[in-house]
Amino acid sequence: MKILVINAGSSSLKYQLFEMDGTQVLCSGIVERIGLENGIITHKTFDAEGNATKTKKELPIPNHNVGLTEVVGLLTDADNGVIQNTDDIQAVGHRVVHGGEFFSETMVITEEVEAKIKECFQLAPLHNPANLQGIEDCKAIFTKATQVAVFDTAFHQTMPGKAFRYAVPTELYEKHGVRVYGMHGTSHKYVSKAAIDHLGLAGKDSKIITVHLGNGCSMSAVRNGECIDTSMGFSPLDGLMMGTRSGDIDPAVVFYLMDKLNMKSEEVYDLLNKKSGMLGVTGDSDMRDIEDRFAAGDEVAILATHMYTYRIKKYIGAYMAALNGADAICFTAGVGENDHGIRHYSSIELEGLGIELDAEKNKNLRASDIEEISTPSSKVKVLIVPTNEELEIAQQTLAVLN
Ligand SMILES: Nc1ncnc2c1ncn2[C@@H]1O[C@H](COP(=O)(O)OP(=O)(O)O)[C@@H](O)[C@H]1O
Ligand SMILES: CC(=O)OP(=O)(O)O
Ligand SMILES: [Mg+2]
Repeated sequence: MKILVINAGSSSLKYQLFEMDGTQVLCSGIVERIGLENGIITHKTFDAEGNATKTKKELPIPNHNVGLTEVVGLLTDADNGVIQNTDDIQAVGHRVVHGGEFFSETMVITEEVEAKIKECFQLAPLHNPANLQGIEDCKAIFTKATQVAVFDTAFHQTMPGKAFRYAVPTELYEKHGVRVYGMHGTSHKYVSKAAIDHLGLAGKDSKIITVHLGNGCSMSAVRNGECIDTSMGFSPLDGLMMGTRSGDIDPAVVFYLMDKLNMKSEEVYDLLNKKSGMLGVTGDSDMRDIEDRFAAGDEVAILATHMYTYRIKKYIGAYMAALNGADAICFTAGVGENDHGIRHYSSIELEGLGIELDAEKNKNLRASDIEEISTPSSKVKVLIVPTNEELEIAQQTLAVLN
């Protein structure tokens, strides 16, 4: 069975096509810079041995619909395509960031499901509208396929009330859904499961801390495979410092900006979502640029790196308290898998908590699979666990179809 996975972000669209009789990847790719002048599509096809052939295309991609049409062109291309026509796809699995309290599991998409995704627009304005657009487009293109939604928030629905409630009047929760939801759940689930298997803890009491560091960043405390706490909150703005998002901030700052600087609520929202985080402090949002500046001794980049990693350390401490210890801390996603400097400053000087990083291993290991980067005597293992949200979505899509 061929399952296409679509991960529509605010300015990008990632995709993978799986032959799910096993879990063979037929092709994968990313459409970037949607809405800007110079869009980029990077497309990879794989042969049966997993060898990749890469093609790159630069063109304006004004919206997700144009992006998806380009992807369909690549999938069905007469010379290099991986399917003959769009009817070959039996299911499309969509990443949907916010499912509110409506969804704790993967759903076949119906009109009712779409209406609920729409109700969550305000909770994730950068993500949910793009996710729904992707669903609409795929319904029109892949007319024979079952459309399935996999929610970022679903994995976090196991959190207890003491973790997901805010200390605001109860009515705001009961009538307006004001609570912690958490995001990146598909990644936290995949990574914690992979770590549990790697450590031989399946079926045993296990305590895992997952650290997802991409453009958006979040951490989760996972007890026996279930999420008990997470750092993103009502929306993807909360918690860790990110590429362009502030993460945790005193809400009084919002009112100060509105009252003293006459900013409108949407301007403050934009400032905290798109102009803050690493970008706000350094002028750069891509960790590779900040890493280069750090290496050159740039004081601003050094400060920002310590701000970013100090907050990760504080969450490690908090989640070790929530879990009463930890078997492993798992770094994942673009930054977590690739940036040894960020991993270093996030996990050194934590010997008091039983965490001993092996600095050489951390620096030298390239993770294409799970790698241990703690010392043999470290009570808490430190791992690099490459995430695979698309595979997790494909597996969950297959499971609901069966
Ligand atoms: N080799 C690398 N070293 C440091 N950072 C990297 C490297 N490769 C990617 N990144 C970082 O990963 C981020 C993107 O991660 P990713 O998980 O793809 O994010 P998202 O899914 O949120 O778009 C980029 O912003 C970049 O800073
Ligand atoms: C929820 C979220 O922040 O997603 P991303 O990291 O893809 O922006
Ligand atoms: Mg991501």
